[in-house]
Order: sequence, then structure tokens, then C-alpha cells
Amino acid sequence: MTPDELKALVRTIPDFPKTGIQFRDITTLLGHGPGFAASVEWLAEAVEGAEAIAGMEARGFIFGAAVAARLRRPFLPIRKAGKLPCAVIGVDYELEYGLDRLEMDPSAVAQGQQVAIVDDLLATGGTALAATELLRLAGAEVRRAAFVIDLPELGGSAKLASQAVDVRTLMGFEGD
Ligand SMILES: O=P(O)(O)OC[C@H]1O[C@H](OP(=O)(O)OP(=O)(O)O)[C@H](O)[C@@H]1O
Ligand SMILES: Nc1ncnc2[nH]cnc12
Repeated sequence: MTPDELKALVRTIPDFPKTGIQFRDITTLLGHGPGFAASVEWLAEAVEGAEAIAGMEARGFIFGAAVAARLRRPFLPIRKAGKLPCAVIGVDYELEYGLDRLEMDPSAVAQGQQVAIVDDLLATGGTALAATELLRLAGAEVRRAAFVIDLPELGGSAKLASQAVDVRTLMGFEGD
């Protein structure tokens, strides 16, 4: 499937979760078998060579875990606050519509391990920057991140690039 065909499978819901936000909803893409498979395939190619794949709760788990299994690499779950039972490291961050905190088990990462980040969507980059910071604190090398959707007007891609993360995105929504 082409990126345009995949883009047509993403549903836009205005004013969710707050007035003024155009919510790009992947539920409809996930509900299309060939579309979901093609998205996972594209992400897997984008991060090929990484030693492990990290994904952020919750939507990053859907794509990140599928990509990791496809590449036969470990999956590192980066969780929202208070979910992990072990000792954690955490980072507070801001995203397009609020504040949140991400946590991870630092022992999940081997020192110097090449870890790629996978998520459904890149907006302000707050989430992906927090994940990069956490993974680097744990000793990982983070050089690449791949997303299904980019919202370039929100600047996330440029922020990740300034942290030496090479960003790959399958499709973009800009004023549409
Ligand atoms: O670039 P940013 O401005 O940080 O926004 C992108 C993040 O926002 C969404 O997650 P959300 O926190 O809504 O959580 P969810 O996956 O649990 O729906 C999305 O899945 C990304 O992780
Ligand atoms: N506009 C948006 N649509 C869907 N998920 C998002 N996460 C951050 N901004 C978003």
C-alpha cells in the first residue's frame, strides 16, 4: 500500500481531547489488516539495524511491539507513571494536550545498546524526547526514531534532530 492509501485510513476527529486539537486517530488504520501490516513493515524497515526497539505507552506499544517481533529484537516498554513494579527512572514532559510522566526499568537496557524508538505519532516531540532522555540515562544509544504520523507544524521532528536523533515518518498531516 502507498503512504497516501495508508493516510486515507487515519481518521481525524476535531476537538479531541480538547477544543482546537485535530486528533489523528489510528483506530481505523489498526482495523484494516493490510494497512496495519504495511505500517508495521514500513516502520521495521525504518529502524532495521537497531539492537532493540522501545515504544511508549500506550499507542507506541501497538506498533513498537509488532516491529520488535518482526525484527526478532527485544522490546523495551516505556510506561506512564506508576505502572512498573520495579525500581524505575522517570522523566516529566509536556505533549500537545497536557503534561505526563514516563518511566522505565533501567536494567532493561544493556550499556551502549543501540535502541530505536517507535511510536504512532510525533507532535511536539515531548514524548519522544522524554523517551530519548530516559533511554540515554539508562545507558542506551538512541540514534533513530520512526513514527507512522508526523504533525510537522508542531516541531517534534526538528527537536529530535537537535538531539542527534534521525527521524523517519511514514505520513504527515499539515493543514489537512
Ligand atoms: O509529540 P507529542 O506532543 O509528545 O505527542 C505524541 C504522543 O501523544 C500520543 O500519546 P498520548 O500521551 O496521548 O498517550 P496514549 O498513547 O496513551 O494515547 C502519541 O501516541 C504520542 O506518544
Ligand atoms: N493531534 C494528535 N492526534 C493524535 N494523537 C496525538 N498526540 C499528540 N497530538 C496528537
